[in-house]
Parts: sequence; C-alpha cells; structure tokens
Amino acid sequence: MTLITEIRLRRILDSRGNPTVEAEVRTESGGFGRGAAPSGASTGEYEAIELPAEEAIARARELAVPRLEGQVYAGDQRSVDRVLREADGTENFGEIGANSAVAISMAAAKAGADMLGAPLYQHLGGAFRGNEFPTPLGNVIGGGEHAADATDIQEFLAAPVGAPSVADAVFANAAVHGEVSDVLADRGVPAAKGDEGAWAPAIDDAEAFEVVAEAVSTVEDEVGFEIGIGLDVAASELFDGDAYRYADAERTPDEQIDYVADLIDEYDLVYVEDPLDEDDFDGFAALTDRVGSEAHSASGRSSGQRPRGDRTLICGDDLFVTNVERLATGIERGAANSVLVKPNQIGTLTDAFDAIELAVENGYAPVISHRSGETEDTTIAHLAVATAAPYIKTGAVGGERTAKLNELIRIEENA
Ligand SMILES: C=C(OP(=O)(O)O)C(=O)O
Ligand SMILES: [Mg+2]
Repeated sequence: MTLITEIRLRRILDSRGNPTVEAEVRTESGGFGRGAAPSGASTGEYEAIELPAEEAIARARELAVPRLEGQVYAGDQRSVDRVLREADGTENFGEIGANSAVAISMAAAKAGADMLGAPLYQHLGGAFRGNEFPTPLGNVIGGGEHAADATDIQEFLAAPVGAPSVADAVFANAAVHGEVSDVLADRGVPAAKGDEGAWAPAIDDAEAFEVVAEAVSTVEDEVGFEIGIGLDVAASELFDGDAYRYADAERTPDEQIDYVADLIDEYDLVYVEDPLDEDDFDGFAALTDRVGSEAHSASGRSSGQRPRGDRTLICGDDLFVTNVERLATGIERGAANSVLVKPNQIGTLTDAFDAIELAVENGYAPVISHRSGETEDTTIAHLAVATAAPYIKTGAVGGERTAKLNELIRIEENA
C-alpha cells in the first residue's frame, strides 16, 4: 500500500532566500508527502553535510531515488532511512547531502501518514501520543551569526513554562516579542530583525538582558503565568581556541563557566544552550554539575503542568549535533542535561528519533529545533508531539516560524 512509486526533488527558497531541497513522495495507493530541508548558519563542526541544493538533488536522484522507488514502503520509516544511509555510504551524508536525505525522510513520513489517514505525529509516535505538548522557546532578541552588529549571545529566548496550553504559550512568546520592540523604542534603540525574526538591536548582551527581563515581566503580569528566560549562547562561534571573545570582554573557559553560572543566578535562566565550545565536554560537565544536576522529568506538558524541574537545562546543540555517539559520550561524562534535536543536523527522522530515545532513557530533555534558515515545513511540530518532547525551539514570529507554532495550536485543538 505504501510502496514508494515516485520521488520528486526540486529547489525551493528558504527563509533567507537561499535555495534548499524539497522532496515529494508518492505511494502505490495514492499517498502523498512533501518535505523541505532547513539550513543552519551557526552550524556545528560535526553536523552532517549540507551540499549545494542543486548538487544534493542530482546526487540523490542518481544514488538514492532508484533504491527507493518501487522497492521501499513509505510507512516503514526505518527502512526508508536505512536505504538513504546505504545509498549515501558515508557517515555524514557527504555523498547525497543531509539536505536531500532529510527532505526525502520527512516526505516519506508524511506519505505514510497520508496513507494511514492519521496525523503525522500519530504515525510517528503511535496511537497514544497527542496529549503532551512542548513548551515553545521563542527567540525575541538575537545576534551572533544570525544578525550583524547585534548581541554576542545568539538568542535570548522567552520560555513560557507556566502556560496552561500551547496556544497560550505561543501567544505569550509573540507578546514578549512585541513588548521587546516597545522597550527598545522607549530606549531610543532602533532594531531590525535577524534571520529567525528576533529583534537584532545594536546593544550589548547586558542591555539585552535588561530589555528581555523587562518585557517578560510585563507580559507575565498580563497573562498571569510564569515566563522564564533562556539563551542560546552558540559559544563555539565566540571561541577562538583559547578564549571566548565578546565585543566588550574576553573570557577563558573557566571564566566562561563562571559568567554563565552567574547569568543563570541573576536572571533565573531556565535554559542555556551551547554555553561552551562544541569540543568542551568537560566544561559542559562542570557547568551542569554546578547548575543543572537535579533529576529532570523528560516528558512534555500535560494541561497546566510545569514541564521542568527546578534546575536549569544545559542543552547541547553544536556539542551533540543530534548524533547518538556524541550524545552517548556526553551522557557518560555528565555533559549537559538536554539535547537539541535538529533532523537535518543528522540527516533522517530515524536518527533524530534514536537521539531522542537515548536522551529520554538517560534523563536528558530533548528540545526539538528549527534552523535559522527555514521553510514552511511543519514536521518538527509533529516530531515534538510524537515524542512528548518538553520543549520546541522554533522562533516567535515570521511565517516560516509561525508555520510550526500554528501547527502546534491545531494539533492541540484536534488531538
Ligand atoms: C537554530 C540555530 O541556529 P542555526 O540553524 O543557524 O544553527 C541554533 O544554533 O540553535
Ligand atoms: Mg544553537
């Protein structure tokens, strides 16, 4: 029934205006699925390879499509993804590109769901999924690789941990984003938006903390539930091999740990992603030991439930790159207590699922994530519900971001 009969690949635009890969999968009985690859700017050194879109399409047409069409069932996701890996033949999708691989993987999953007549999250997660929802982390001020002449810290995130529903959480993040604009205007600071739709003012990190804290506090009063603050430091982009170089300071690795621990205390941060360089497992372990050692419930929100323990989540993005081997190393060494999950970072949904499973088994909170370059694809919203992930990071505003957020609202209403 779900035998793949046709795979089409094409170039489409991503949100930065760059070409990316879109895949369409058709099955014998008329099932259809479409998926598109996102693209990172602050990419980890150990990520799977993204090839130029045209090259990735040509290589996938030559090496992967003939092994899938007429031979593999879209409903059998592990087989689809295994064949993608075999067709590629490398560890990191260097031959067909992780962008072609992930687009086909997601399109096949949607074709499988289409044949079953089930929502994607149910096809991926099973009949008993759909009653736990992630807290959305919304990027409200950003800089780093996502905007020139803005903050050194890449992302300042609103984290509406007390929201009674996904819809409330999504609207709260948009309200914080709007309030940040007002606070910046009051201070006479002009701001355009960065790649993910966050405000990208020419202010230093200290002022950004003040602005976000004020905006969060105002919106908390309006909505009547707790909104925390999170960060993606994206510290590999600041590290030059010896020190972390900020516009106004230079910090050794030990000083960076003290700096982040102090920020966690001062702003009661609920979430800090990539506080240290992608090779510094020991530094992650030291920081986690200091601020994040309490056991974490790695399941998502049921209605009205606070989806976290009292500790701060220390999340590995560039550190783990959604790779089970790197995650296993981190678990063994006590580095971080949370993992960012970006399907295109590893190349297939199966690989992303395996990373989530390993994380949950070991008390690490999976955080499903977009990329800075995105499309209208909503797969990650379904992935988060399918795995009862406690958090999803997918921006606060902007069409390619709201595509996922609005999908979560729809899933919550219909589930
Ligand atoms: C979403 C991120 O940015 P990018 O996609 O540029 O890696 C991130 O670093 O978490
Ligand atoms: Mg990151």
